[in-house]
Amino acid sequence: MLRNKIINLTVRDVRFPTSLEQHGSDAMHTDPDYSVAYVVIETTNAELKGYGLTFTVGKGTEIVVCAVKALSSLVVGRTLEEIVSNFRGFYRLLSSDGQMRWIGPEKGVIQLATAAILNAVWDLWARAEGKPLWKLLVDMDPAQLIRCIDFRYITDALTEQEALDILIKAREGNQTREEQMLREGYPAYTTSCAWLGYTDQQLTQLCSDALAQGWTKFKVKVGADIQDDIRRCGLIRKMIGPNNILMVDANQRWDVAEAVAWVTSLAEFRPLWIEEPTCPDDILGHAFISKALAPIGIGVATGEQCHNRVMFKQFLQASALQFVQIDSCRVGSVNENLAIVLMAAKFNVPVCPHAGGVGLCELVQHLILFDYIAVSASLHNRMCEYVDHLHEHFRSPTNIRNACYMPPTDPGFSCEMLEESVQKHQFPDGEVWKNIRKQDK
Ligand SMILES: C[C@H](O)[C@@H](O)CC(=O)C(=O)O
Ligand SMILES: [Mg+2]
Repeated sequence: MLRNKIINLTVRDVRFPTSLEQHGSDAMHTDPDYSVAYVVIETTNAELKGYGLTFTVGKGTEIVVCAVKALSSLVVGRTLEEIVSNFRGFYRLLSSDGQMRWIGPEKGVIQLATAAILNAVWDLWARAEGKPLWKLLVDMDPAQLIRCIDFRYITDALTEQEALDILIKAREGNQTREEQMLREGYPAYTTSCAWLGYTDQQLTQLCSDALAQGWTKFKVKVGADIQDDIRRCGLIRKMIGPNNILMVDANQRWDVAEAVAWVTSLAEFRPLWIEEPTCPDDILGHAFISKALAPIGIGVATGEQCHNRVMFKQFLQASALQFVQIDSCRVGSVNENLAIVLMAAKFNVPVCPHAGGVGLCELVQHLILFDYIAVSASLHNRMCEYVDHLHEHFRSPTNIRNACYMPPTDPGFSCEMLEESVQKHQFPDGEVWKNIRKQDK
């Protein structure tokens, strides 16, 4: 199976008009249309394809599509075996192409494009092996896993030997943890009750539905107006009671001092964390906020716009975050996320993945299952985000039971979308977008 040659790569711009109902809205992204650059890799075996995606919020997806096309010649013509037998080399080839790295490197649009392509390659590999991606990773020999990671720029924080030691140590009890996951699933929290554009009435209804479904952990969008935040957090805290968990997310809205003051005034609602309080690149700013909020028991979470392993390294070195939010589509796919979860394990910081977007829940569940079974071996202070939107467009949608992600069983990385959905939502000529334009006239 691995000898199959990649003969074609297609990429499409697929957008869902979520802004119409304010799903996904926050203090900076007030009208997101959840979208993907959707990649399909074809091989010499007509039965074997790889599906991948990266997440965007509408406009600009066409630029990511262009970047994927620009990188595609590095993939087409290779066999899967050639790629995975030197995955570190292939990762570096994509991320460090002598000309294209100038428009990154390893950040921005080119990094999103790299993620989409590599996600498709990992999907292809898992399908070729007949396993869901998390299982492919869990069963992999630690030395082979290490060979998928590019350690350039992070050895001052994590050496190859240290990473290997972490994986070998975590082998103890891994079978029991895998069985536990298959039985109980991985704990999740919901963001779907409290997007910023929702009315109080929506908030109340959605929160009461979520409580009835067994959710115990809730994230509330904040950051635009302090009085609104106090009212909304008060409302949610009252509904969920003193023992359930509340988090708040400002999506980079504030300056550093403003963040400290604003979050202090929300302290009475006892949020576990403040997410993205300021510019995602401001590592020392996050360190300052972390230090200031520690005495009132509020941690800092970030990562959904942290563009590579080097940034995460510095966040960890500077004690600038207390929760690492990996994202399956922001950095260089599984390869780079492996480096990030291993660094988090070394620094003993919990990983709580970001999944607020289309497809992100489907993908990141594989990574967090791997983290628990094969790296961290802990559920303390850990949970994976869940948003209740657009799962119906995926061939193998997430399966949530008792507010936990049940491990996927279909082979692959759960990236494949239904062809009918892709065609309907393709931008700008899919039926959904044509109808929207007609109504706008
Ligand atoms: C624009 C996205 O919906 C963003 O608000 C998601 C996010 O910050 C989260 O889920 O966390
Ligand atoms: Mg967020």
